[in-house]
Amino acid sequence: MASLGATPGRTPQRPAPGAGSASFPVPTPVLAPGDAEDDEEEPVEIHLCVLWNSGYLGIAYYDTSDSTIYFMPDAPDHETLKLLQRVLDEINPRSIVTSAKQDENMTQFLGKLASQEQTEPKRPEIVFLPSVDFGLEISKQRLLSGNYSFIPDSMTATEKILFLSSIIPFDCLLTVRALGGLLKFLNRRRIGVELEECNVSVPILGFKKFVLTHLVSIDQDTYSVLQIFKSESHPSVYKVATGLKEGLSLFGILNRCRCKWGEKLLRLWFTRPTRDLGELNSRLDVIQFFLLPQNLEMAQMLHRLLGHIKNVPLILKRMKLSHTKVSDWQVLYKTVYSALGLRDACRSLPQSIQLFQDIAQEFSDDLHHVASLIGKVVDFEGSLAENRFTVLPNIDPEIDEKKRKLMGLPSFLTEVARKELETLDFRIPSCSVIYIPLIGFLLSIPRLPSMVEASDFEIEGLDFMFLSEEKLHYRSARTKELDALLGDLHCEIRDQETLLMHQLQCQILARAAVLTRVLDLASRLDVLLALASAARDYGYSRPRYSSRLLGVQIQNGRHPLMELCARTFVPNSVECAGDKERIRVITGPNSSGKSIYLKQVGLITFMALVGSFVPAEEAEIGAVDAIFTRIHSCESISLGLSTFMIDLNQVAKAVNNATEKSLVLIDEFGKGTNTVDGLALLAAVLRHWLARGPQCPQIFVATNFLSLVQLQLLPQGPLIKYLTMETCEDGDDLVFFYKICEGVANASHASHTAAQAGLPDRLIARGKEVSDLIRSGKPIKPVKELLKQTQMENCQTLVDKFLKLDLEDPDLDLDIFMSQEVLPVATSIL
Ligand SMILES: Nc1ncnc2c1ncn2[C@@H]1O[C@H](COP(=O)(O)OP(=O)(O)OP(=O)(O)O)[C@@H](O)[C@H]1O
Repeated sequence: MASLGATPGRTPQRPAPGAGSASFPVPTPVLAPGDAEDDEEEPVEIHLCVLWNSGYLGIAYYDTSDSTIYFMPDAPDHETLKLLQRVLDEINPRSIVTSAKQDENMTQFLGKLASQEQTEPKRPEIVFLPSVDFGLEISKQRLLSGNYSFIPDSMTATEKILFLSSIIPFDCLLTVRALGGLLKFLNRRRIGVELEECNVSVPILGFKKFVLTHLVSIDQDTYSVLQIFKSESHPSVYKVATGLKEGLSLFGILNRCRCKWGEKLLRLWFTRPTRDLGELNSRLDVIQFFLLPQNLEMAQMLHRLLGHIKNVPLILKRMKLSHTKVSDWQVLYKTVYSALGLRDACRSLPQSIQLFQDIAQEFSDDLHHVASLIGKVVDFEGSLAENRFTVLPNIDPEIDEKKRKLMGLPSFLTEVARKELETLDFRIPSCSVIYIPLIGFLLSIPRLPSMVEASDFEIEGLDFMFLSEEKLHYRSARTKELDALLGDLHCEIRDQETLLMHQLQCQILARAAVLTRVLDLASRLDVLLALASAARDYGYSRPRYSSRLLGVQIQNGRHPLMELCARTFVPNSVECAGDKERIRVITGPNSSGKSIYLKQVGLITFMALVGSFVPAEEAEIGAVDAIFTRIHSCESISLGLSTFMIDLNQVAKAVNNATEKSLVLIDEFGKGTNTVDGLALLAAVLRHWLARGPQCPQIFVATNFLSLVQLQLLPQGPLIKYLTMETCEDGDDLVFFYKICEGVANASHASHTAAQAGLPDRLIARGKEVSDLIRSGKPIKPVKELLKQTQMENCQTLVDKFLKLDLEDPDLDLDIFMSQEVLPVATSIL
């Protein structure tokens, strides 16, 4: 119960603790220490609306995490709807909304999607709306008449149309219709405002375009086997070494972002590797700039500032719904000031770098305005103390006057209480006058031991109100006078301050556009600083791109994850020979480094296509349009498919889709079935690609099927190159150099690996024996048969012993005979 008051006793008459002191702390314009936690995890939901017509796709989706609508301008997508599938894989929507009147292709696609995902707990809900909801004119109207907080109220209707046309491509008819359908769905379902009053509309803080052109196609299997992402629940292999919280993944080691939105953007870049060379080079320019030793301090300073850029969309959404919390004001204030710090810093950096120029120019004076508004109006200390929005003095004279009255209240109330005590029964030792918001002023008297029944609480001249914590509360003539004189001061102040808060919110919401832009550019800077920091620590270098080169060329490349785990990592190169040597067949003993080599080629290529520096001395990346892999992963097992089926699915994807610009990494294909069949399949797949001549993708195949070479299953020619991992035999030991070189392995040295894995010598010897017999074409005697033979021999020995036994012999000791002669042989038989 909030109250303020004073308790004068009979003797001595001195004010109770707190009496006379102000209940409102002295207002100061300083920011309260400590950064309130703003990034509460709200469940993120994505609702997507899609239309497909005559080979074109219109997509729009709403992301509840930033209350933003994203749209993709009409894009070509063939009947297979690959582009749509890609979007779905990436954003994982909660619902997919489309027109009830749909093209057959789309109906089939959605039907397949629904049946495929039966077991998935997060299966998207497919919602069909009447086709009229997607009408072009009605959609335009819906878009133009929306209530968007980022459009200032001062804009006229015409200005609003012009403004929206600059953001939304009204000439993309499918996109406009998808946007219209999406708005209809959001308002019908009241997404995010389910519990609000009906007049509160779904908050929309912006419209943003996304494009999926120039994208490099990478499927989920590849993300998994290359360990690009790893779910957090996995045990962290080298948390100890680097203090990273993420598991062993590429994302984990590169994600040094300071703000949540930076991390989100990095994740997005990872899911959208691109061939847009302009974009890639602009990312690399920033990284390169921060890698210069003289810019290290600047990088660190910017990174520190970025740590204060918080979840602005969430705050703006709360403002829109009038749910702002005290911490939101602090967080917004710090974010805006940090953004201004970023702007000032970027103004001192070379403006030839686009990002610095954008930050310097686009972090406009609106930010100053927002910062000074908050700084001048919000009383942070007072707000924290009261846990509600309070304003600083000199903002509203009426509020100031009321607060002054409230501040003087304790000493005044002490005086009133003293007067009340004089008129009360002498047995009452003390009393106080307290103030309870909404109830008013009350006389509070301690309960006497004699006051047992409710009737004992009655005191003449006072109206009994309630008993609380052994104190009786009454209304007296004086407290009624106080009510009339001072009114419900506290509530009035609260109401007036809330009104001011709404005004302040409206002014800030009108500048939402600049705040959203801050988030966009700050997260971009954050990601690039994170990539620069990783590049500095791990010694990465800038890749080059070439649209003429087919494939990739890497000088002394490293596996970015393995190099952190291995004591010494041996770098390896990839030579690119244009339209020759399109297929590299890598053989080598088990554990000699074939898979690592394959994966490092994939990872270096991927990193370059994300716009990161790469773990190599030099790397030149050609026009890569896709990365396909067939590499075994534990995750695949969870799909419930047999290993061989997974193998086939992945290879089929590559065979059906890879172009001459694709990179295909195949490790141990065919192992999941009978050796001969597996070998034949592998040879058939490679022959298929060879037949395409110069159209053959750039393929790296690691295999233990030495017969592929020994039996000459592949034709000779310039398209094939054989590589192997360098080793040398040192007595019984096999030494691995992990160095790739031209040639073919002569043996798998499986026994060596088996010994390293700790298999008993007996088993290894038998393995070798069988393997030699197979190679020499001799029959293999089963171990059981061998055993039988010795057993028979032992039985014969026993029988002989018994036959020779002379029972008449006086020296015969049967105990000794049994224990020393019979038992050892009998045991070996059993
Ligand atoms: N370049 C390298 N530098 C240092 N160590 C390496 C290198 N490449 C591989 N290794 C080490 O060798 C181990 C085995 O590597 P990898 O799995 O690539 O062998 P592999 O030839 O594919 O084996 P298998 O044929 O049995 O699948 C790795 O776990 C790593 O410890």
